[in-house]
Amino acid sequence: MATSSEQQHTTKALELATQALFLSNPNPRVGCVITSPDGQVVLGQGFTQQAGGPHAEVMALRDAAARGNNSLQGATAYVTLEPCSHQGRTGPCCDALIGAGIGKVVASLADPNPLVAGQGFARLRAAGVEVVVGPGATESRELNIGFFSRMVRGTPWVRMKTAASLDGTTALANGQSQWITSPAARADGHAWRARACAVLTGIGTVLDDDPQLDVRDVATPRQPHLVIVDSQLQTPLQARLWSVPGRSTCLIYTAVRDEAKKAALESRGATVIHLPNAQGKVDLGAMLQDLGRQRAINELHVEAGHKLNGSFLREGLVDELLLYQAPRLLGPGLGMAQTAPLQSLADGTALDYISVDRIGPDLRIVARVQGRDRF
Ligand SMILES: NC(=O)C1=CN([C@@H]2O[C@H](COP(=O)(O)OP(=O)(O)OC[C@H]3O[C@@H](n4cnc5c(N)ncnc54)[C@H](OP(=O)(O)O)[C@@H]3O)[C@@H](O)[C@H]2O)C=CC1
Ligand SMILES: Nc1c(N[C@@H]2O[C@H](COP(=O)(O)O)[C@@H](O)[C@H]2O)[nH]c(=O)[nH]c1=O
Repeated sequence: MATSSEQQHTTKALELATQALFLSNPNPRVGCVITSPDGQVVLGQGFTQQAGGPHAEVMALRDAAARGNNSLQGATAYVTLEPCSHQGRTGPCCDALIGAGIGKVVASLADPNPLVAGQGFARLRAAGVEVVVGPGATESRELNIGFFSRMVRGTPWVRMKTAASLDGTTALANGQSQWITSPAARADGHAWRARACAVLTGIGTVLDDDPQLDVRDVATPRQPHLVIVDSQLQTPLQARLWSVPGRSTCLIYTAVRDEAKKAALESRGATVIHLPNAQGKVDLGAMLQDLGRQRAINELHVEAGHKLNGSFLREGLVDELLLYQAPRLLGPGLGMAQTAPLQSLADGTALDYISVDRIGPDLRIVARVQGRDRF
């Protein structure tokens, strides 16, 4: 049972971790608070920086030094994930904490990476540091659901976003869809793009909308990667998606081997990956494995049309829905997802509502496919 002081410092560490939401990908969002041994004084605090930059613990140690708190002997570090014990792009945080004289570490969770899980705690304990694990575990895992998904399942957390009228239409039969939802809801959608490692769409949407699929309506330190599902390599060489400042990576998954088209797209900076399925389309399951294992994608933000959405749902690849609903009826048109008619109500996809919010005049619903977060 955490004391109220432990809870207070853990809450603060979680708040700090949230500040890494758009920043630390593909590293986890972690916060750290260092207090005096009696918990009365906060000596330093920090959160994970961009990949390759300092982790939360190092930021908190630096903050303590900047505040003139040079002796941390016996101090307590509250950290929302197990401190690392391995040499990655930065040095091991455990060694930094031990070297600074930290006497106790209160960590929310063990690192989900099976290659390193528990090693940080073992190293701290071996150096005589008291380790408590647990406070803030649920919140920290939720904040890092994509990182946990990639580490445990090997695939990203798949969040499918759609913007529809109240009667579920995402585009008119003639393809018109801009705009169904309000500027406020679209800006909110950009914030969800910003927290994802990658935004994914289908070639149908690329050809119909000439979209940018970047983050423009909220401030962000980095652009998510773009992923296009394009069996026949029809992505145009002239399109708005190529001129997004700061976007480093465009991955195009295809079902054809066409070296000329591939070279042309690669000359625009794309990486073309050949992953066909038996129907001559892109193998979406294999693509998710590739995105998780080879490209370090934690959260995948799917913003596609009804055909690709239908395939994702039919194949059971969706974890969460992010649905914006405008207070408007549009009648028949393209729905959220093209799926085959069911024979029984029991065959429907069961969801849990996570949140329902009003964004400007629209509704935002976050719903989770039942059982998908149990990994
Ligand atoms: N309101 C909203 O939230 C949104 C609306 N839209 C609207 O949707 C419309 C476009 O919809 P749609 O044509 O369905 O576009 P999609 O973005 O769903 O792309 C569909 C295409 O993806 C390709 N594809 C490759 N592999 C697969 C696979 N395994 N399963 C399914 N498709 C695959 C197919 O083309 P190929 O075989 O050539 O590769 C298919 O035609 C536009 O009008 C757009 O404005 C789009 C996004 C969001
Ligand atoms: N029509 C529609 C959306 N459509 C989505 O936004 C994409 C355009 O993105 P961008 O080019 O970056 O502005 C488009 O291709 C489709 O995926 N989104 C919404 O929030 N509300 C809307 O009403």
